[in-house]
Amino acid sequence: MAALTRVSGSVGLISLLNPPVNALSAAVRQGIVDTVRRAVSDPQVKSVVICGQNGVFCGGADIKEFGGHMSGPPLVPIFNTIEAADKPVVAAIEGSALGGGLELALACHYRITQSKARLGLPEVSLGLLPAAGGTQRLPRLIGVPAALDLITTGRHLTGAEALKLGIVDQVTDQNTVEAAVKFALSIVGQSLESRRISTLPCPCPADIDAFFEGVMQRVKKSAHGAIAPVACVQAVQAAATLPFTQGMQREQELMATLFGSGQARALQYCFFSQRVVSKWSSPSGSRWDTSKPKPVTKVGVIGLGTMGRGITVALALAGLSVVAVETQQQQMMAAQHAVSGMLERTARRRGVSLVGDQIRYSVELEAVADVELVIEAVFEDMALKEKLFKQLSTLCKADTLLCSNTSSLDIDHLASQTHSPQLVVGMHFFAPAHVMKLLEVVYGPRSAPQAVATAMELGKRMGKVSVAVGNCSGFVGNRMLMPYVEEASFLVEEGASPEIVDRALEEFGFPMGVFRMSDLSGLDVGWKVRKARGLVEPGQMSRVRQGRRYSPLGDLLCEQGRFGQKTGRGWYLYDSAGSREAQPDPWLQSFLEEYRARQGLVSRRIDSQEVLERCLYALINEGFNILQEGIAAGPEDIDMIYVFGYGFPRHRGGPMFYASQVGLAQVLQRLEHYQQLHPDIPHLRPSSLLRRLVSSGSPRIQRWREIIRMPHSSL
Ligand SMILES: CC(C)(COP(=O)(O)OP(=O)(O)OC[C@H]1O[C@@H](n2cnc3c(N)ncnc32)[C@H](O)[C@@H]1OP(=O)(O)O)[C@@H](O)C(=O)NCCC(=O)NCCSC(=O)/C=C/CCCCCCCCCCCCC(=O)O
Repeated sequence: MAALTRVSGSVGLISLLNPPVNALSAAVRQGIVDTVRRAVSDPQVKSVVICGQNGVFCGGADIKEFGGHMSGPPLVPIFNTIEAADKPVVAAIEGSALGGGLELALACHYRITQSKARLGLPEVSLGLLPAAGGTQRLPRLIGVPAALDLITTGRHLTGAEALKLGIVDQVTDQNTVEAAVKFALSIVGQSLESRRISTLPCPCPADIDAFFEGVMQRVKKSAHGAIAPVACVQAVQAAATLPFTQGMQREQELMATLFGSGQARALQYCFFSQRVVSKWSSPSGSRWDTSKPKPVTKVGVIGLGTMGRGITVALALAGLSVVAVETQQQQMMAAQHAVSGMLERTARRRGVSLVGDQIRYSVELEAVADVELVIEAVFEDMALKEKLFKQLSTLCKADTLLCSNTSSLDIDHLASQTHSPQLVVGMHFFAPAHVMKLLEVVYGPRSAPQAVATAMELGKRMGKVSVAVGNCSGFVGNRMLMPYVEEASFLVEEGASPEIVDRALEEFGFPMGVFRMSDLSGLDVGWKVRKARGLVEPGQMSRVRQGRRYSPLGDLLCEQGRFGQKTGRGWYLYDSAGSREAQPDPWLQSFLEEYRARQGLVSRRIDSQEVLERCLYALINEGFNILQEGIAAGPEDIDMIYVFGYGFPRHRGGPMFYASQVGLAQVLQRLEHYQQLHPDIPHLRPSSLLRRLVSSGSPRIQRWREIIRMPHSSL
């Protein structure tokens, strides 16, 4: 799994051979041990270059090995041997040097990289830390603050950025291995003393204790309960305060606490799930590997409200030509101004040149006549969308894909308004559309495989995590959100305050609880949806609607003009309209007391366990219904939707993974308990798939797809 050849007379070239990313599997590690030993002992070899096969240096430790029994030689002694070699060793970095891959490069005496290569220590995003010396060598090489930034965020650098930081010695746009071999020839005989990073002092900020205290506070705040970032800070602190050998010991101890943790399992599940969802399939049998996307260069966006503007920006940033249509002249001018601002800010942040010139604005719908794909982003009004799809079907080219950004309306119904229903799919973006990573691609029963493949591919080009889902009210994300939000309101009726509910969810790891989120997005959004569903009865307090329990609290607040942050009051009070600082509102407290009294509800103490169980298990239960109906192909699809679109803490793996960790039998038992107490809440009735999984012995989440597909009796 590693090969040694001699090139240019005296350079030992070691190639890692483990496609696709040359991960450091047991066989590769053994290969490195063997080839390094041979190269070092061969008198004809004067210097060594390490590279990876097929244009990729090394994607790091083999993550697949982490789940099982680890065997083979460990990395730390291998890297120490490389660093201690008395012949110069040069890393030739192409493609990626990530995690253990970069740690391997740091053990080498010199590093030469392709300018576009990606370098980084992303272990934190897998719930780990760079435990093959990364936390000890990187701070010694580039200083504590820069190393902390890379290790606690896991962000990738380009080769050019790595040069600026001093991680690499040379960047090349030519053949990297050839450049490294040439370099290796030129340094034979030079002293290696200053090239062994472990022997260097660690450049530290002046008041080191105060510095680390500040860093720890910041990291804990943004970690939302994740433990790996905290351990990363502790490991770097060891580099700053201890000799190398003791620092390495501390690194190993900290790694041991992370390695078997539930958070590491959840984050590694997320890594693989992100890749699983790109390999989509639908119940009709169409699949990612048999459906070829149609090439798309020019896209029309219709409706330039908040969503349309974000979508336009995201398309332009992905290098596509955009025809942006808004029929209201004034709204068009405002949108043009806003889009330019968003592009300017993004270009500045990314350090790239502006990309606005490929956007053409128009007030005429006919402007999209020659595009290959249209994304409709007008108001959530079925009549308006029906009319638009009819028009588009006539004026666009016969093979133009017509996509809707609707967040809940029936894609199949929209398709039925067109001449070619097979060319219609949903592309449900999340606000702000140029920032949020999630895209739900919604296929209807008539959507052609090519239409789904094209929307998935376009999402990928836009840097999104695209998840293909079936058509139902709310699709996957918003459908599951309904029971979650409803449970929160029921808990407030029963005695909780918005603060109690939000605190429990935020301690669980959500960046925002349900009520703060509702205040941010606007209470009127849900009000409109409930009105459209015929649930709102103005001025009425009845708590049973359409035959099931209903909480009119949100409607009553909207009737008072309390729409959340934008009006300065909602579930919380704000200093002024638009302010973000949520304060408990004494008015709301009295309002709730009066409401409960009028409803004959006796307020009771509600603890965070009940909040979590009722909100999360209701959401998870709907997830099982969605899986059972085939709306999502597997639990990974649901989990990625929730992690990338709804702020579900990544270190918990997503709702379905979380359920698997809690134990399916436990989730079932608690749902049964709550359903007995609240028989008028249908979403607490356990899903039959959940029951089926429990009676199949609660298999590992990776096996759920098999059980879902198994024929079963509905009895
Ligand atoms: C950027 C990439 C490298 C490439 O991206 P792209 O080209 O888009 O390709 P992908 O689709 O992402 O990937 C292609 C396929 O390759 C698979 N893949 C990728 N990387 C890995 C990997 N590292 N391991 C395994 N497989 C990998 C991927 O799944 C795809 O497969 P498929 O086609 O879908 O089947 C990109 O892939 C990427 O970013 N990769 C991950 C990079 C990364 O995160 N690297 C860090 C890995 S962790 C690490 O390196 C840690 C090092 C520290 C030392 C570890 C020591 C461990 C043992 C210590 C034990 C101590 C505990 C003691 C406990 C006790 O005492 O009990």
